[in-house]
Amino acid sequence: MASGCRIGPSILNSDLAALGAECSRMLDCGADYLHLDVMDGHFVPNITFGHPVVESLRKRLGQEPFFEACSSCHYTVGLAIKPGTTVEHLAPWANQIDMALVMTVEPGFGGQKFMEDMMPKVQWLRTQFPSLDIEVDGGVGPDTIHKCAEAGANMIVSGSAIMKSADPRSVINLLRNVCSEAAQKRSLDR
Ligand SMILES: O=C(CO)[C@H](O)[C@H](O)COP(=O)(O)O
Ligand SMILES: [Fe+2]
Repeated sequence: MASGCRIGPSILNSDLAALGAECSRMLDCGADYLHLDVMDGHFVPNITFGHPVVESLRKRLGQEPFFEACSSCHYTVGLAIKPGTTVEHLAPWANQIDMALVMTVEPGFGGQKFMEDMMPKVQWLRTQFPSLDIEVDGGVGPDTIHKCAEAGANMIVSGSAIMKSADPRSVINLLRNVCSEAAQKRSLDR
């Protein structure tokens, strides 16, 4: 099985004027890693922040928090597919990467509707590559986590659902619990 269920809050919809504090708040609430959406206005229709901001966050938060996907290696490689890209495009690389990210919205903005029709991609990857870290990103929260978990995702990016909650810690715990239960069930079924 992939390396455990982990929750990475996306800080895209946080108070970007207080990004350092928002990241610390998420880590204090139990985030396993931080999902930083670097957008340059070319690949996606939005501009967020670039390497200098990520570097500043690293300085502020220290070496401990993961900004990437893997807990066991210094360099990690993830491949992401947008909704319009078929999973067959990613498949040839799946044995060489640390993580596959299946986007569950068109990348660009937080707060969009979860695309359930991306779940067959996750299911297929989980069946073919049982130990691959599979991440989902976009519209994931308490209402949609069951679909992601059942399909086989083990890395959960969640933005608005966590950021806008009055109790982010509970949301993070709920997402992790649902994901872990589904993973446990899968391993028993095998
Ligand atoms: O990559 C993204 C958008 O392109 C964000 O990570 C994603 O949308 C998370 O926010 P939300 O959970 O609100 O959808
Ligand atoms: Fe993202």
